[in-house]
Amino acid sequence: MSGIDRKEFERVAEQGLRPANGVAVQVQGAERRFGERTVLSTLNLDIRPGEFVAIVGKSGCGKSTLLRLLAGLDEADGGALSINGKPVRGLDDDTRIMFQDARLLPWKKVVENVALGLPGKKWAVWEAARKALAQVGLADRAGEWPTRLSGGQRQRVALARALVHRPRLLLLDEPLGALDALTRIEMQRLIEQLWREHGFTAVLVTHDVGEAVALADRIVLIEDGRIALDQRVELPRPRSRGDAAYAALEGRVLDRLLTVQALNARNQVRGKVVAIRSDEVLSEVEIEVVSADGRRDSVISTLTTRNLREHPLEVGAEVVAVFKSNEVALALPR
Ligand SMILES: Nc1ncnc2c1ncn2[C@@H]1O[C@H](COP(=O)(O)OP(=O)(O)OP(=O)(O)O)[C@@H](O)[C@H]1O
Repeated sequence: MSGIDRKEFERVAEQGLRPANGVAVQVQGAERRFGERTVLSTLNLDIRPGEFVAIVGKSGCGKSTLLRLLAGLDEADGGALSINGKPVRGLDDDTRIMFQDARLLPWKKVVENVALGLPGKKWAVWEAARKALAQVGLADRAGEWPTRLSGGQRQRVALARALVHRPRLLLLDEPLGALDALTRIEMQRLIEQLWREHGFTAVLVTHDVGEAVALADRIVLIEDGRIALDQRVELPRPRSRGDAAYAALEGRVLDRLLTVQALNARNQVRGKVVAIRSDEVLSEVEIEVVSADGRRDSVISTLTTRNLREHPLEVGAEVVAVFKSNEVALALPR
């Protein structure tokens, strides 16, 4: 069995242990504009049933916009979005979304918040709501007012409120963003455990690359309205943050995110690598640039040798040199 086949085999075997509740998500050439501003442009994304995908990217790149399109809360200006082959048109019963703020109704008890909108006989609805609360570890808080709960507990209630509808697609818009570090890790474990038990497809928007590595099968980076990186996370679960492979992957995605941010600076030129000098720690890349008036010049970008190994360059390669106040950053042209 080849390396790739073995990994695919393991992935399927791992999925085989989970209920097959998740839906397939397909985004083809999605576009979203707000006035003059194009936020998403010809964005393509395929998500397999039951997959856990994390979406990262700099602030304002369109992560929440994509989630809102998937949730049917907003409409694309172009392209197509479908769930299990059916075009997304408005809210879908199989899809639930969770936000940074739990959005509980303060005048309703915890259990009533969870039961809200659930069809069926009253006793069955309450039974289902209590069961969902038990799954998030809050069975004993069912009769409380939401204001009596901590931020983490309120997010657990929000999670129970989503789960009670047995979603096949769970959209998570930075749901742990306002929590302290320990509660955050606890919640990440809970989300992972529930994802494994329920088998839904999960799409998580997060600013925390560590969180993306902890939870996702794939990390997708959005830049300039498109997907700039689609990184598979092959680490076994549950994942340990102390692990070297975990840290290396987190570093790689962060490096890419920072490069993308550098690329968004205005003062950038294209050039050709003419020399590379490296030692153990640092590398100098000399780039020849041709200015608008035809003048040839060379600039030197200093980067870590580790970074260079991860994004290998050769003499003769075309690169984009980004000038900042006191340094030149490098990126590959698109
Ligand atoms: N309803 C709207 N009307 C006008 N502009 C909007 C609207 N919704 C989003 N935008 C703009 O679209 C861009 C992307 O917003 P979005 O919330 O998707 O970004 P994001 O990547 O989720 O950002 P953050 O990480 O800061 O939450 C922003 O510039 C935002 O101002």
